Amino acid sequence: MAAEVKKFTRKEIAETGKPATRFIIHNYVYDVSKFLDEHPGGHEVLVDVAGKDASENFDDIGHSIDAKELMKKYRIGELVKEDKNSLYYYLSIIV
Ligand code: HEM
Repeated sequence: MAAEVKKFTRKEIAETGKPATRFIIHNYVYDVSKFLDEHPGGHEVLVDVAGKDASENFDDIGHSIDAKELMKKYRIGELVKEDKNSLYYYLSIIV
């Protein structure tokens, strides 16, 4: 059986985003607390989006494939189905 993936609601992330620096990107939840000082874009931008859905912020930068690989290290779970953005949901099942 596949390992259980932890599920979060948007409300939970909004309430507990700080000080742990958790946010949502493309329906996945990340905790970048241990990445703040290493982020090439600086820690400030990450702290600013704590508790939020940072998908658009992340896409606007045009992050590299390497950055997308690196993200996996900080992924702690995903949103419950009801809270998923359907655009990213469909993309995740077709690509
Ligand atoms: C787990 C999430 C993230 C990871 C692993 C990550 C990783 C990286 C990496 C490796 C770079 C260097 C450039 C590249 O390879 O594309 C970068 C640059 C940058 N990132 Fe992130 N990033 C994350 C989230 C974010 C978020 C949420 C924002 C905005 C709110 C952001 C804003 C930036 C900015 C402004 C730069 C600098 C771009 C430049 O200097 O041209 N990043 N990030």
